[in-house]
Amino acid sequence: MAASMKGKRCLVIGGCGFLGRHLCEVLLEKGWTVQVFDIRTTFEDPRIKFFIGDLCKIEDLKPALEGVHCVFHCASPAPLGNNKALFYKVNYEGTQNIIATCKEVGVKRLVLTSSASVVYEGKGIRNGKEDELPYATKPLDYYTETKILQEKTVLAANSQDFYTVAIRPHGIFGPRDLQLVPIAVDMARKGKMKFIIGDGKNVVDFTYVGNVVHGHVLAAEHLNPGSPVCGKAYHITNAEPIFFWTFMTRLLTGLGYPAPHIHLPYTLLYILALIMQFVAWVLSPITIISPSLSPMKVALAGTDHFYSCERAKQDMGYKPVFTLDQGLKLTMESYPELKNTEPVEEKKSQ
Ligand SMILES: NC(=O)C1=CN([C@@H]2O[C@H](COP(=O)(O)OP(=O)(O)OC[C@H]3O[C@@H](n4cnc5c(N)ncnc54)[C@H](OP(=O)(O)O)[C@@H]3O)[C@@H](O)[C@H]2O)C=CC1
Ligand SMILES: CC(C)CCC[C@@H](C)[C@H]1CC[C@H]2C3=C(CC[C@]12C)[C@@]1(C)CCC(=O)C[C@@H]1CC3
Repeated sequence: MAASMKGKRCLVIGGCGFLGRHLCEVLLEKGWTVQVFDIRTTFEDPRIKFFIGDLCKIEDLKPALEGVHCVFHCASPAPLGNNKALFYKVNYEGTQNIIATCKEVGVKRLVLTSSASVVYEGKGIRNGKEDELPYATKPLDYYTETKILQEKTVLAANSQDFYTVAIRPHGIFGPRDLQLVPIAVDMARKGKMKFIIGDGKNVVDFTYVGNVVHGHVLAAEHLNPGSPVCGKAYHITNAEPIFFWTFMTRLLTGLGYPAPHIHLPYTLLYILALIMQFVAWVLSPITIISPSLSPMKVALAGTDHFYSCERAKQDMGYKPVFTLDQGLKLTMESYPELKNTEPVEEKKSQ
């Protein structure tokens, strides 16, 4: 049964990031009292109390967690990075700190932003359900490896007097994202988005940020003793699977860039990405190289990965509140600076 949260105090850890800030906006609209904990501030809002600190430090977390009804944990280092030690410290040890501090100060509810990628290891997933998919045993990157450790830790901490839930979004896009749209546009500007990896028919989920926020709010409202959501993970997507390359084409052409049109074999690119990853690793003591193709990116761009939201529908009444069309429109309108103003050459698909 969903509880009213009007006037309840929550803490959004990572609230200055892309998802966290959207979450704060909706929580405020719904009447919550919102506090933010983040390593930096990116915006100001007189309705929000900001705590600046590092979640790896219990002494930083403690004052922010005092008197809080529910914690939303959506902080993480940027997923496409390659710093194993940082991922481990922030995503795994930092989350252990959050749990320990919650227990110490008497916070009873924790909503974790996990990721659908915790079950993805490069092999196709079609309409994947939470109870049918095991955690990836060979995750493709350190980010995923530590998101698995993080989710397991949070769900295992669920108990009679501490209620936890994990939301697993997939491919989040929307205004102010610094990843999906800006990276795709940067690649397009460098001429690297002419290529389609594989046959272009791989079906995936992309999720508008407003739907991810909606999933988090529902989870918090249902996180009460005896509720089926306690101790469980939930896929949250737009529930509108789409060809990866159709989505990219809509995004890029909508912003004035040419559509990807030259097909390259998946296996060739995957091997190339493995070689580049190896070279970057060998040279890492001397210099830091970030290849634009990683095995994870190639796999995400060339395989199926879409998930069922049935469990979230059953247990918390989840239904997307924005369609893919609405999300794409809102997203493209929000990035005037990413629009291409150069004339675009017409290309035939190959
Ligand atoms: N974007 C996506 O497609 C998906 C994201 N997710 C998950 O959603 C969550 C939010 O992602 P998103 O909003 O895109 O990420 P952002 O990077 O925009 O936001 C994360 C915020 O956490 C902050 N942060 C990082 N380390 C610490 C720390 N040690 N202490 C306090 N704050 C810290 C970041 O600061 P700084 O920027 O300075 O590092 C940033 O402000 C993450 O948990 C991510 O794993 C899940 C599925 C898909
Ligand atoms: C190889 C190129 C064609 C890829 C360009 C687009 C990518 C920048 C994005 C497409 C799918 C995205 C995605 C993520 C990051 C950005 C993309 C790779 C995540 C890895 C972010 C963190 C997660 O938890 C899972 C996401 C899956 C989709």
